[in-house]
Amino acid sequence: MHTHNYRHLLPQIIDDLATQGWSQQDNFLPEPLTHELAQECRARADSGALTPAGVGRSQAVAVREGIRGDRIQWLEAGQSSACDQYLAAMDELRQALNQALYLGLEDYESHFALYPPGAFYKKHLDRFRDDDHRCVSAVYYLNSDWHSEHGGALRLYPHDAAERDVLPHACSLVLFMSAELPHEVLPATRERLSLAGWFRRR
Ligand SMILES: O=C(O)CCC(=O)C(=O)O
Ligand SMILES: [Fe+2]
Repeated sequence: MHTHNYRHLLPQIIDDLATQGWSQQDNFLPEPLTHELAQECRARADSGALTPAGVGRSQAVAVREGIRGDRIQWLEAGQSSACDQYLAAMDELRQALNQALYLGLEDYESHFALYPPGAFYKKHLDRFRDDDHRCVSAVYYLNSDWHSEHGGALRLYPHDAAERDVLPHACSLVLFMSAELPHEVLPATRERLSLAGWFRRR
């Protein structure tokens, strides 16, 4: 296992979330593992396993390409070593957040996402009106050699600070409080791969 570079980042993540409600880490997991996750995302896309994402929960889910244009597939444990290493790291993060911030996070749900060129996700909150279980959002990016002219930034809208753009560079993790931080995905000129996930309370 080479998944240990995130451990020393946990105190900073906790401090960021407590003080500003979001955190950006540019080197969360090792590059080889991140590359494996990108390969897996692409393989799933090539086999047709990624399907257009919906908006809302359960029966209310509707596919609305005018709101979001990504294709997704939910992760399950035991599908691949790379996914399991990612899930193990996120579970350690979950426990660290619970110990330091008493959030009572009980599980983590996550999906691969692929935004084709030109796709976007309009400004939104991750906590749906009919589902208040999502507490902390986490997006891990899988894109090598991303440059600002490719677009595709995640734009965060903090209440008390200027908006902030995060490019979807491989190995970058962004975390934020799901109910509090509006955000959007800007269109890109190339395919944009990520793992989006949510720490949840019961
Ligand atoms: O991919 C991103 O940067 C954010 C995705 C997002 O906001 C979501 O899936 O809810
Ligand atoms: Fe979101």
